[in-house]
Amino acid sequence: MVKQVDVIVIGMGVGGEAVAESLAGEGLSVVGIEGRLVGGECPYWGCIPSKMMIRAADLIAETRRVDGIAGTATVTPDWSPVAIRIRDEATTNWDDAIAVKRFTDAGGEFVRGWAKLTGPGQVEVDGQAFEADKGVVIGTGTTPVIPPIDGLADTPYWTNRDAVETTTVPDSMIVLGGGAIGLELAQAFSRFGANVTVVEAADRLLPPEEPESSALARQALEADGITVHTGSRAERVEHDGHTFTVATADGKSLTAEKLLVAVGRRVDLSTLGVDTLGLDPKARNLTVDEFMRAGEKLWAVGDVTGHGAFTHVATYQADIAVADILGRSTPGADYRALPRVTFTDPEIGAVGLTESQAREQGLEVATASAQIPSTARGWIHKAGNEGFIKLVVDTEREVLVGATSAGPNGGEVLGALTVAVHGEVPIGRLKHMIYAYPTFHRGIQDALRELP
Ligand SMILES: Cc1cc2nc3c(=O)[nH]c(=O)nc-3n(C[C@H](O)[C@H](O)[C@H](O)COP(=O)(O)OP(=O)(O)OC[C@H]3O[C@@H](n4cnc5c(N)ncnc54)[C@H](O)[C@@H]3O)c2cc1C
Ligand SMILES: NC(=O)c1ccc[n+]([C@@H]2O[C@H](COP(=O)([O-])OP(=O)(O)OC[C@H]3O[C@@H](n4cnc5c(N)ncnc54)[C@H](O)[C@@H]3O)[C@@H](O)[C@H]2O)c1
Repeated sequence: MVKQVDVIVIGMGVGGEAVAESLAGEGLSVVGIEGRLVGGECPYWGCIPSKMMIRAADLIAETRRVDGIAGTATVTPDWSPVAIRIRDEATTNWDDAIAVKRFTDAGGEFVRGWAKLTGPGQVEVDGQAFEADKGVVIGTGTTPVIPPIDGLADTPYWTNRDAVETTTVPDSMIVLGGGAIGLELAQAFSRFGANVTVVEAADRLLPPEEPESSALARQALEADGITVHTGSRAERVEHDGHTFTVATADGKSLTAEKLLVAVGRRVDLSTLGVDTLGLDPKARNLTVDEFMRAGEKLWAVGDVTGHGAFTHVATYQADIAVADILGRSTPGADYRALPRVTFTDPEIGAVGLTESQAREQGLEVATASAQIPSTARGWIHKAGNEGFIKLVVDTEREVLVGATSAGPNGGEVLGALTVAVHGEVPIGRLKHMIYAYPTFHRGIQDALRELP
């Protein structure tokens, strides 16, 4: 028998959970279907546990900066409080009972299983059939890319999930991929004593970001004792029962106890039944319009849409999809001021376009920057003050179209720059406002002074 409801949500990760809970709270009959854990990657294997690891690792690094500023300090790193915190506080031992209850308390119906579209508004999960009057929302996220490297598939390599679940720190670790996941986890494990090597195929770390960000990330990792190989592609992987050996195309042979694969994420539409709606199951993502509509009676939110694999994108899109489904007017999605922060120490935050992206778009571009150690607050801060602020200006419109804020609290300083890009605040207004002294964000004013 087919159960008739208002809305079906497939994938109750960050985006799907937000949509399902809001619509149920509005009194719609909503079925939420999740194959793993309600909440998705972010709370169980992503943002939250990784940031707990980073918070602990940063405390260790700060302690090491005491000498010469505040006396002397020694620190004995211990992973067990981190592992316990991830188990007890972040994930309740990877149990989603609280999240399921939150949804059902809001009036939703929860089904555990792997769902498939069978037609417009139609979904099947483990032999149960549902039909949605209003529509289906897809929030199925991504999975780690496992590249077709000779030998890799047969080895016990780690993904972010193993790294988050580990109760011990390996003696040594090779990290494949110098993106956000690779760098954040490389630095955290290194600060807890692992001997870490990062292997990045591109010629610099964090390739989509400013080259200055790549250089800073490399300098910070190397200062932590991490070995960084860029322009280096793994060609063959072996595991002898104890040790990984990675042979790279440029002739290196690297060995370590663990191998973390962090070379990106992929959307898999092949088993979702999107072909029943005339969509391509081999597509790289589900294409959505500005209101998150992906097809007939179909909306999509989060990583699956390909607009940036970030929790803040998933929740932003969820709000728009909810309004659209409810027939309420809402501004459509606008990604001009998309912020992202790599939570290394120093934090590397960026919003909008990089300089090269702005030039590729044909804009008349001017840039300006300030070095954090030369700002008043950076100079006071001393040890651990590395970083910079870079502004990317569209000189025709005299507004910021992008910016990078790297340094201590770089992600927080990014807030002001995000408002400036999003609000298209004229450069003249930014120049003639008051910046609290001596804050890190006052570095924005130092950079603005470089502009004519
Ligand atoms: C290590 C790591 C650190 C990260 N750190 C940050 C960070 O600091 N800040 C940030 O903004 N982002 C971060 N991210 C990214 C963030 O986790 C994702 O962008 C976010 O989880 C995307 O949400 P989503 O709802 O699109 O997908 P997901 O959270 O991936 O949820 C999708 C859900 O759908 C379920 N599902 C899939 N197919 C089906 C099906 N057919 N039927 C039923 N259920 C299905 C899955 O089981 C999953 O639970 C991090 C990611 C990782 C891996
Ligand atoms: N702080 C955050 O907001 C945060 C943290 C972690 C993850 N995320 C999200 O998750 C996404 C995925 O993270 P990620 O780090 O896995 O992907 P990524 O795409 O950001 O980085 C992957 C890196 O691996 C490199 N690479 C690809 N193939 C390779 C190979 N065979 N050998 C060596 N290097 C190779 C790429 O050049 C790239 O630099 C991010 O893009 C981001 O959207 C966000």
